[in-house]
Amino acid sequence: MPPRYPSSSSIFLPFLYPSLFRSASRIKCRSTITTLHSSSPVPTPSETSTEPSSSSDALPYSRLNPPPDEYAITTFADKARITAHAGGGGHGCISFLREAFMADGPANGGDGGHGGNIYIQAVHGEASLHKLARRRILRAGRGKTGQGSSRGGARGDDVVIQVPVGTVVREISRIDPMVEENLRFREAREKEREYAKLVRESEAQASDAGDAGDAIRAELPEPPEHPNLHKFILYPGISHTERRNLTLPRLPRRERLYVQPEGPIHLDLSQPTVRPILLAAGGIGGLGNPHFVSKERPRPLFATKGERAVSMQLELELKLLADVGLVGLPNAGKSTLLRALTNSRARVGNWAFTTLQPNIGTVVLDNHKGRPVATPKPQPPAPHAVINDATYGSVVIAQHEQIAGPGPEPRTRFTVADIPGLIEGAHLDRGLGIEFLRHVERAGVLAFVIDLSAGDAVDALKALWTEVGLYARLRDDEETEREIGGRIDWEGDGSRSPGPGRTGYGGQMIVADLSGPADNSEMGGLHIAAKPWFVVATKGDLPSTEENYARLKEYLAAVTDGQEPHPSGVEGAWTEDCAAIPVSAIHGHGVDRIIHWTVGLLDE
Ligand SMILES: Nc1nc2c(ncn2[C@@H]2O[C@H](COP(=O)(O)OP(=O)(O)OP(=O)(O)O)[C@@H](O)[C@H]2O)c(=O)[nH]1
Ligand SMILES: [Mg+2]
Repeated sequence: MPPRYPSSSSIFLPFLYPSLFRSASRIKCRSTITTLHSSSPVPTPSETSTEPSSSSDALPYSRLNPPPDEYAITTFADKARITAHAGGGGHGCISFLREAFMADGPANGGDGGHGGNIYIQAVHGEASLHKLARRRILRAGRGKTGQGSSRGGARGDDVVIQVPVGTVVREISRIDPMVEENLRFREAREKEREYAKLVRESEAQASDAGDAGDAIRAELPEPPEHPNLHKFILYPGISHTERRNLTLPRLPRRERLYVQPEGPIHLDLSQPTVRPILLAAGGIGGLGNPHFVSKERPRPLFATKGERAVSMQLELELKLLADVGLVGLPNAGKSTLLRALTNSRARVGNWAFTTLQPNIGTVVLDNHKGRPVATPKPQPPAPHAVINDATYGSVVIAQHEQIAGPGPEPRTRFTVADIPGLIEGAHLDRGLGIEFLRHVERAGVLAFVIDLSAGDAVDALKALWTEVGLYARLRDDEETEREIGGRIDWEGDGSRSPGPGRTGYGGQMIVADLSGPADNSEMGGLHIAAKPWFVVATKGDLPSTEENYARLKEYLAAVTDGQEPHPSGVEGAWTEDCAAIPVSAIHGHGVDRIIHWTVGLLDE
């Protein structure tokens, strides 16, 4: 396998010694720029994108051009695999009233408490799965055992797994004691039947044999245990003979307060869940000995055990729910743009892969006044209007004219996700891979951040769309595979009960009706390519970026007119109004245009 990161020290050193690197990078960066401008032709994005390419080192430090060590660390995990054990029920109690002058008091054993349940709830305020990823095993409380004097056991504590909104929960496997129990019961009944047959046969032989019949009867093996014996707790002082002669009653039918959801569970928690969703129900508590009192059995020497509970392995995957997803090559300026748009303190550095995990920022449109600010969708600037001055971005958002926003709830803010950079071949696990694209998969709008100073912008855009398209196709294939997997059932292993319309063959794979596969309209990555998108042409303050921008503009106009295909090559993709907005994020120029354009696309 190729190394995950380039081994060059220029990539690693900054992470280790940012301050040392800063001075070194200035020299290196300057020399790179000189070579780019003097000798070489326009380099391709893949050649230059991972190299420091901007002149940001020459600029004084500011919020938008921070030193490499000025950033906020957020602990983040977007995947977690956990095992959740619901609580078992507490055992019932065998006890009798003891009082002065009452030698044989009535049975008064309390019932066991029910086991705790496992729930899941999506809440705002949680942003990562790292706590769950670290904990790995979650256990709900066990029900307490019942006690004498008819005192019932306490209920086990429930566990509510709180996850961020946007988490997808998939059940991988489950151990359901009820299924095991049923199998065991069936086996025990089978043994009982065989024994009864044996007894009948030996009886017949014994009666034929006359006097020798007793010897035949004595040869009979020990009778099998009662099929439900393991569900009872017997009085500790019970003798072996008492135990053998014990006639256990039928177990009473119990009402279940919580019904265990059928597996496999698949939840897409894209909305906050007001009431927690039940994943695994706790076992019900055992019954105390008073439940088995009858005329024939006034002093029952047994109670029932608490039920064992379900445990399941779950896979959690977080897909951040941002309104806008920033997609770009490494070092394109995504994090700087996020800082310019929001109050984020994402790490910025003049090297590739500064960002190693997604950052989310919120763009506040109303300046925290609670009143929406919305402006009509602006036209993108003219092709020649490449920013080299402070024309753009000089308008403070809160100073805009306030007009009523669209819809019943006008937009006052939106969120932006900045993900690690993509490189060509990311789908082959180059760079940091395409794993992080899942965080922009659900974004309403995609913003392709393209460094105008790093080679041909059109090529860079096509390369990015190719990777996004490949990712989308991979996801579609995964989804189809999962769906087919969900229709296959291994019968005879006791893991699942046969569904309607399925016939059971011991240990055979049964594929349920596959005639109607998943909706084909989503095939071929359209679910991402159908999203509205635009290009943020950044680093417009650097020299010689005008022509690059003009070419990009021309290309996008051709895509909008239908003369050029969508850069991903996906048929039916969104090409309504493909715009390129030139910005200089490091100076905060052009940022308000992005905000207005995005609001327009989001509210479309
Ligand atoms: N001149 C100039 N430099 C910029 C601009 N935007 C970003 N930069 C510089 O470009 C370099 C990379 O910026 P980042 O924001 O870290 O880029 P990124 O796309 O987040 O990079 P990765 O996280 O590695 O993918 C930094 O040195 C920034 O200061 C800009 O508009 N103009
Ligand atoms: Mg970054």
